[in-house]
Amino acid sequence: MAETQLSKLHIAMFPWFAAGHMTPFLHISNELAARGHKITFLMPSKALPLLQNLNLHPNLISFHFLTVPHVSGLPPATETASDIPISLTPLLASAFDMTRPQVAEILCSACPDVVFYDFAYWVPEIAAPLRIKSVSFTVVSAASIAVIAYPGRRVTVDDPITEEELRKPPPGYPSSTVVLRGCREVRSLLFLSMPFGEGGITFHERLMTSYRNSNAIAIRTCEEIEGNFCSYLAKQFQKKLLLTGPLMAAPNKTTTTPTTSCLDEKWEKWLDQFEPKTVIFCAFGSQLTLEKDQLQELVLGIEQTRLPFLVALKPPTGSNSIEEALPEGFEERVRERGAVYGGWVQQPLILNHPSVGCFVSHCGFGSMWESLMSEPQIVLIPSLGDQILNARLLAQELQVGVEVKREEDGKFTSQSVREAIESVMLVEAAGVGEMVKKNHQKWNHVLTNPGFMDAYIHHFVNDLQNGWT
Ligand SMILES: O=c1ccn([C@@H]2O[C@H](COP(=O)(O)OP(=O)(O)O[C@H]3O[C@H](CO)[C@@H](O)[C@H](O)[C@H]3O)[C@@H](O)[C@H]2O)c(=O)[nH]1
Repeated sequence: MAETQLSKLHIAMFPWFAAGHMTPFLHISNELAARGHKITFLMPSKALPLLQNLNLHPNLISFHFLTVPHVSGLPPATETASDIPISLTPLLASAFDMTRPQVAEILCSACPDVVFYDFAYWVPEIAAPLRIKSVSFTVVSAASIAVIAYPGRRVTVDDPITEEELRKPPPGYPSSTVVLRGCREVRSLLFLSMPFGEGGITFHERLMTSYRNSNAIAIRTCEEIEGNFCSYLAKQFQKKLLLTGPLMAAPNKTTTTPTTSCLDEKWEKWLDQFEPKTVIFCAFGSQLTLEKDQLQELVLGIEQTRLPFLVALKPPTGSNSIEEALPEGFEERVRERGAVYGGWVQQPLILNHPSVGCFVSHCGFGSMWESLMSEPQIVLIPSLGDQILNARLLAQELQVGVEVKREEDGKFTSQSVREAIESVMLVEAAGVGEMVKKNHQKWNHVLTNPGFMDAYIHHFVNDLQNGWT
């Protein structure tokens, strides 16, 4: 599709220091650079190994390293969310805020046309006097912002958001299925009232200020799947919404952007030994650490399906390695057909390996798109607030996957894991499995249709070039 012939843009990117944020910021950078726009990408140097292979246009995308100040309570040399347990992220947010003078200096000297940011709610204060437009780029679903979209409500430590408020979505919220249920799920959003960063600003206030003070809100989503939530947000914030589309390309299928690399030989060979669409792949993103008993229930449930599997998860709380936390005798029992790995694997490439037939996912937003845009059947075990809403979007609204049942106490059991996987993988359990497969294929076809992503990026760039009010 021909781009409007306007001058090329220079865009600065400043994502929160977490893989789930930096990665989609780099994906949009790649799409923009593929169309000739120049990118200045601000990040901590420790993120380089994660990002450098994903940079498909090093001639146009330049990385600028920020020094992450030490904050008392953080382990030495902490730079990204992957370096710490989730409980320490408010301290990392303080370190993130303390990079403000460095960010100001780079914006002042690089003088981009636009700056994209997410958690750095203070960016518009730096950018506006420099006549740089600010775009608040949301890398979580529109639904998960819509459910807390109270632009006028100042949530402070002294006036926290209550369970009562969270139990019902805001007036006019456009869905009755993409909602939180029960106390445990509602409580998963109480972190919104926690101080998150310098000056004791709460997480909710940080987000609302980000949206309020931006020139536009960009979201990594598409009308076809989240149109109702996007219209709702545009109305709530009285802002222009720019949609990037899903961004994550299934290898070799969707966009003009070339793909990154090949699957590691070790996993390629390991997966090659199994029949097509039989292997269960399980990964829970970059942040989530399970409790040891939940890790054990998970792997036992997977074992009970008798299918081959590859589980790639962080070691659980209190364990130095994932191996030491496995149930007794587990490794011997599954040696021939199961691999459990405590490190990082190339998830998008694994999902596209012909042997993989089922993806057991925490439904982080990145994984949500990757699951929709690949073929394996989808089984969901969400934990955090936005993951729960993403899972409802897939399991209830689109009906493309199944969610693992949890007990009253919020825990899942090996039995519930096994049942959910079998409901989509066993031929004899045809009902649900066939239904979600058909729906998934329909959406997969829409999202991976050649031109779908290109059309989104085309409109997105046009909006950036001439859509400002
Ligand atoms: O071994 C692994 C594990 C993950 N990934 C990739 O890492 C990304 C993970 O992103 P996501 O699925 O969004 O999960 P999180 O890292 O958990 O993401 C955080 O950020 C998301 C927003 O992007 C939120 O939706 C989540 O709740 C939050 O935990 C995905 O692209 C995965 O393909 C790998 O390549 N290899």
